[in-house]
Amino acid sequence: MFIEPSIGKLGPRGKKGHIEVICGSMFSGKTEELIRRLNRALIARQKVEIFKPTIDKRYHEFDVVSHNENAIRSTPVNFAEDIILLAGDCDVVGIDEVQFFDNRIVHVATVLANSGKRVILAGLDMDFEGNPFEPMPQLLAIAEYVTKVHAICMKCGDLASYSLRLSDIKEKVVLGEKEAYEARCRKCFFEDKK
Ligand SMILES: Nc1ncnc2c1ncn2[C@@H]1O[C@H](COP(=O)(O)OP(=O)(O)O)[C@@H](O)[C@H]1O
Ligand SMILES: Cc1cn([C@H]2C[C@H](O)[C@@H](COP(=O)(O)O)O2)c(=O)[nH]c1=O
Ligand SMILES: [Zn+2]
Repeated sequence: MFIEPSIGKLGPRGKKGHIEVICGSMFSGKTEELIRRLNRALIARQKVEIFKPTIDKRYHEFDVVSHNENAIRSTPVNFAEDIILLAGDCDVVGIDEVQFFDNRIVHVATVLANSGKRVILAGLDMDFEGNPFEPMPQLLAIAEYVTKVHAICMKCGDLASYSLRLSDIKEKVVLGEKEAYEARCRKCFFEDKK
């Protein structure tokens, strides 16, 4: 389990920000882990702001919701830059489904962390073809703390790092849940990938 390096303690030279990334396949618990960290920050009476890209309205327009229906209030944004303004003077910024932002999210995360905020980003590290999902590679590179979580392979029960798309659609962005994707281990993913 991820242990917070500190919960908002002021160092000798003031507040020091940092970036945490939670990555993995679909159903691996990224959103649950994000919600867990944000709830703990709220318990510590920190000011928390949560964002998600407008595109992701699968469960709820304003909540970040996990597959097992844990939820936390969030602000949907169209562009990564919106987050800088909307974050205001908060201590902690959480962002879910970060793979749906363009590469400007890398700059945004850097600006927020450099201004003293704890920035927690959650998203897919690979797309349905098993290729890195931009901008996640850049975010992984600039993060101080990286957590890769795993789902359970729906074919063999092993740990899963891949998201198998069940249809033949080739566009990169296709929203969906269990009807459209299955978590798979490496072997079972490459056996059945279309
Ligand atoms: N194949 C699977 N492996 C693990 N958990 C699964 C699977 N399918 C459904 N789940 C459920 O999904 C939850 C994780 O959901 P969530 O945090 O939204 O994942 P992610 O954000 O990574 O897609 C698990 O706690 C479990 O209840
Ligand atoms: C692999 C893959 C996924 N998507 C979509 C499908 C879902 O709507 C989200 C991922 O949600 P989760 O919280 O991680 O379960 O992304 C996509 O558009 N393209 C892909 O290649
Ligand atoms: Zn498998």
